[in-house]
Amino acid sequence: MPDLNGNQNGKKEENFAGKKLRALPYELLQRGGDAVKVDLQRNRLKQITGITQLKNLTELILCRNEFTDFPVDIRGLHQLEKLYINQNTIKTIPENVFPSLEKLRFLKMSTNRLEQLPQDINRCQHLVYLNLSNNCLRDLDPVVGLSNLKELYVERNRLTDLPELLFQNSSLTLFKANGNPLRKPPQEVCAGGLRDIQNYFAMLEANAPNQKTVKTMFLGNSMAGKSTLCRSLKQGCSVPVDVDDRTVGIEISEVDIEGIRFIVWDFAGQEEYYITHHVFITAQAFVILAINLSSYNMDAQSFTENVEFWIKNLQLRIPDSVVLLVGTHVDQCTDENDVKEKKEHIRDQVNEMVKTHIANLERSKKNFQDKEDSSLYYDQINQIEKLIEYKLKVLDLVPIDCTKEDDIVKLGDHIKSVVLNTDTFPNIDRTLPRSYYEVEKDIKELLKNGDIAEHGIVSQSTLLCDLKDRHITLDDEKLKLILQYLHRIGVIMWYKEIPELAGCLFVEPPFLISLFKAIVRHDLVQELKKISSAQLKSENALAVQKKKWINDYKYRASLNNVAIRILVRTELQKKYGVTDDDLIEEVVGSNNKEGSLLSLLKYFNVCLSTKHNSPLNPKANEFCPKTKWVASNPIVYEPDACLFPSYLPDNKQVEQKWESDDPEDLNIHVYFLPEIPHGFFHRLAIRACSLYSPYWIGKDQCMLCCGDRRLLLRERREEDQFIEIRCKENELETSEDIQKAWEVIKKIMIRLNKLTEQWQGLCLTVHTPCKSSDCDEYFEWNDWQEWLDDSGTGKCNIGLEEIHSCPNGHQRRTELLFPRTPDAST
Ligand SMILES: Nc1nc2c(ncn2[C@@H]2O[C@H](COP(=O)(O)OP(=O)(O)OP(=O)(O)O)[C@@H](O)[C@H]2O)c(=O)[nH]1
Repeated sequence: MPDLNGNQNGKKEENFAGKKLRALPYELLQRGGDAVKVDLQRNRLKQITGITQLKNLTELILCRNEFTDFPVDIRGLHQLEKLYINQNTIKTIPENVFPSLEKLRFLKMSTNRLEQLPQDINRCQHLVYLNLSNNCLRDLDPVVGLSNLKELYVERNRLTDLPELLFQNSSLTLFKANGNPLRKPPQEVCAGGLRDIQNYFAMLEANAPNQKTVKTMFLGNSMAGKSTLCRSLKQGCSVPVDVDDRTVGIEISEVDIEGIRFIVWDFAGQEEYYITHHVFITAQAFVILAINLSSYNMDAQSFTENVEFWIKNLQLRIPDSVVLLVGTHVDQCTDENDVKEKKEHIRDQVNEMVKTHIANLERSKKNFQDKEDSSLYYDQINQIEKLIEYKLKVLDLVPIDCTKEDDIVKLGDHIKSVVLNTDTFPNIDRTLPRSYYEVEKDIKELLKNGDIAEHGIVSQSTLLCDLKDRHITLDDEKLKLILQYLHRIGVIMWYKEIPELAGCLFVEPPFLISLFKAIVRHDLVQELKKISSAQLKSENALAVQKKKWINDYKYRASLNNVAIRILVRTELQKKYGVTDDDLIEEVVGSNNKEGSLLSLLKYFNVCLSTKHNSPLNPKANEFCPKTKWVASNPIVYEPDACLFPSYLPDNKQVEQKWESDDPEDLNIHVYFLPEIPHGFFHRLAIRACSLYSPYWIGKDQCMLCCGDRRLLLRERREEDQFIEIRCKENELETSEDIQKAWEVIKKIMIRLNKLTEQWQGLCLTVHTPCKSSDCDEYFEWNDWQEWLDDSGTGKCNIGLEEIHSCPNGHQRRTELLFPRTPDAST
């Protein structure tokens, strides 16, 4: 049991967190000789003179202070086992510190400004955990030789090459290196984890070639000329694209231009498809944004629709991408002057837009810095600084006539020079073992020879057998990791993480995309109307049902599964001539089994299975933290309908069920900077609703039930954009009720946080608004991420006091504003 000073098991712990200290407090130095743990986080320390008096210290917490230099006094703490010095601004660490820390097992130095590590860090032979994420490191060599190291985090640094020796005979069990401009091994290999990295190095030949690879995406509105550009550039001459042959979904192909490999994605312009795009968009991309100049009016609306929408989305998703603007249809513009004026208009507007974006970020950063206790906001400031650093590059517009061969050739040359410019593309090289290229080539051959059917769906075991025949040196594990790599770069698709699809590969991705397009499309109502009586009969459906499907889709955004089956079956037969019943059933599903296509759409949070007319289930199991929760509707496939929330017209149903807000509801606001990404809310709603089964979704609101507790998610797109999460006040009588409600909110927040990982250009902050009516004040909640991280060492410190007052003096019980942490309740 802890005593009054919070001391556990007779060990002395000193807590000086959040006291605005600039030096170690006298009383600590006076009586601290016995202290084994000292918590000094969230202060203003720049140095810790005198710390060596705490000779018995085993754990020291110095995170969120103002250190710019590593406090070398730590050298004298020979018993130190755990050191937290994350969230400071330390640039360098001198030599001769770590050899003295012989017992150090745990070192957290993430979120600093470290450019290099001292060579002697590898003398800390007891180190088991090392976190160096969010720094500016270019080299990990000093870490080689830490033979007991189990967990190593180096995310978001500047690493290009990882030392092979780090992975040989090491004890590492966890290694995370996301967000580095990696070339050897490429990011897509690292994403697979330690075994993949080890296998990569094992396969890598001494003279393995470097290959220049650029992921190229054609974006732009419908009819802008993307497909024409894409196909013409591939063939080096003008290729006309018939209007009926427009891209629906995404086309993927590959071009080799003078040794540079372009993996090309031609996205359809219709906004409906945008919801599926997230699957394919990855970091460091080259984007060709096509703008139809002939229909471009030099006004705000035209700019917003044709340019701003796309650039804003890129800023959120891939903030380090390079965008080349290509103005098409110049032959249909009035004259050269018209083209010139439009080009200048777009350039000026883009410059303005980029400037405003940076200015907004700078303003938010200053807001945090000006706060009285700015060290509390270290995470937010750091994140904003990263966003400011990104600087999406928008290159000058190239006007062309896609029907003219000359223009196409010139554009091709221009693209080459852009890509080869190392200032614009510093990291396009990647080093791969030869077998990676060979396996990719073999798959293409298998397809070409007809060993794999034209639609490209093949079982994992068949493909592995075929590939093993060709590569006797590669075992299953190595082949699988190559296949996963090919999935990550988008050449094939293998959704290993979806249990029903783990055994199935799609080696012809456009096929899969064309299936997506059969149901996720802007003209779906027309497609439903086209369903013939023969098609209805084949599914034992009646014409009256067809009418209902159309109305349900129009007014409730729900699409009956039978209709889905008919649409997809038609697509399979029409486009690919597929008549194989087993395959069709596998893709479209049957009355009692979900097809692979629906599994995919659900996985991408595009839709959600619904039992159409199911009422609120009063018997829904209550969700209790830390106990196994069983869904009240057992998870069986219910062959009824799918809800596509992005097509929902209003919030009527949700509003009816929720009734009204009460100021005393538990209520938090998650702010999105610079804005809530397009489609984010519905994807979050789908994720939340798959957790809690009775739910209602609307245009920008969603209500779900957990036991008899009602929760509301609401998107607010006012000047500041945020998502509100509320829990009804009248369902919160006891502290236990309140705590349980926080646990449900936590589950949703974990999903929200995970979803934001797909948007690198986002910064989130969380507030709890003051509950008194007419009060605009709010409580900032800066350690919400630590609350979400169960394994984290940080606690939700905010809940330590019983009562909180807003700056206007309105008081509330803390548990109604923030969750109480276990610490706070002891
Ligand atoms: N005259 C002229 N026609 C063009 C030009 N560029 C494209 N087109 C035509 O415009 C039409 C639309 O072009 P696409 O390449 O299909 O446009 P897209 O952007 O791929 O359109 P979606 O598939 O709807 O996204 C086609 O008929 C093209 O032949 C151009 O520069 N001049």
